[in-house]
Amino acid sequence: MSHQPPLPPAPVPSAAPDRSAPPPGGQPALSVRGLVRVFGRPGTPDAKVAVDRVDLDVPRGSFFGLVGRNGAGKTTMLSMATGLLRPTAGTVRVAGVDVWAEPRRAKQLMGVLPDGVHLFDRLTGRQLVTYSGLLRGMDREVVAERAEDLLRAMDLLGDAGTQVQDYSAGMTKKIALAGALVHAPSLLVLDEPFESVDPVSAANIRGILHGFVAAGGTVVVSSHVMDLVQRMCDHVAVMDRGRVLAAGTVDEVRAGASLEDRFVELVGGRRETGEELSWLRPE
Ligand SMILES: Nc1ncnc2c1ncn2[C@@H]1O[C@H](COP(=O)(O)OP(=O)(O)OP(=O)(O)O)[C@@H](O)[C@H]1O
Repeated sequence: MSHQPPLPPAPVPSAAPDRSAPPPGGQPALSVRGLVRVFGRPGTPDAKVAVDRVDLDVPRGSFFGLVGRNGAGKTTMLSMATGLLRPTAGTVRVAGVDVWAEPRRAKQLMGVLPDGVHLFDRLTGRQLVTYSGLLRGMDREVVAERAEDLLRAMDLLGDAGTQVQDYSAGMTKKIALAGALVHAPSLLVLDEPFESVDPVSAANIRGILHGFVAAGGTVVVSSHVMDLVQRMCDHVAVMDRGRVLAAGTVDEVRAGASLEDRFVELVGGRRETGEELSWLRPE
C-alpha cells in the first residue's frame, strides 16, 4: 500500500462574502466599453461605422431610455449588448458577466426583445412563450403557469391558440415580449417595445415594466418617442452617428428643457422650411 500525503481539507462553504469579488449590487446592470461595429470591410469605401467607441453604464434598477434618430446606431448597439451581433471591438458586461466570453451565463440574466423580431411564427402564441421558457431550462409546470399569466397580462389569452404568423404587428410585439419575460430575467433589453402597440396594451406593458423595475429589475428601451421616454424612464442616453452624445438621469440630460428640445439641440438636423418639397401641394 502506498502512502499518499493527506489531502488538504476541502474548502468549507462560507456565508461570509468573498472580499476579492466586487459586491453583486455594485456592478452596473449593463456596462459597455469601447464598443465598435463596422459593417462592410474596414478601410474600404463601403465600410460603415454604425457604433463608434461607445462607453455606457446602465445602473442596476434603472429604467433606461436609449434615444436617437433613424440610423443612429441604437439597434446595432443593443444587438451587440445582448449577444446577437458580434462587436468589431469592445466589451459588454451584464452584471459583470462578459456577454461575448460567457454568453450562456450572460443570456440567462437577460430578456431581449430584438428589433424586427424573427419568431418561430408557425407556433401558436402559447407555444411560443412555452418554448421560450423550456429553452431556458425551466420546469414545464412553472412555464405553463407563467405563460398563462403573461398571455393574460398582454391581453392575448383569446388568441393564445392562433399561430403567430397570423398575429398583427402589435400582437407579435407583445408575444415576443412575453417570451422575453418568462424566465424572470434581471435585465430586460427592449428595442422599440411600443412600436405598433395600441395605447391600452402600451399602458399595460408600461405597468409591467414599472413593476419589474420596482422589484429591482433593470429595463433598457430604445425609442424615438421623447415624450414617452421623459415620462417613463429615469435615465437616458442620446445616440447620434454611432456615438453617445449625452447620458445620465433624465433630469441631468434634459437640463431644464424638455427632452425633445434637448434632443434636437444635441443632435441638430432640424429643417425649418420644407422649401425643398414646394411641389407637395394639393391641387
Ligand atoms: N447589416 C447591416 N449592414 C450594413 N449597414 C448596416 C447594417 N445594419 C445597420 N447598418 C447601418 O448602421 C447604421 C445604424 O443602424 P441601426 O439600425 O443601428 O440604427 P437605429 O438607431 O437602430 O435606427 P432606427 O431608429 O431607424 O431603427 C445605419 O447607417 C445602418 O444603415
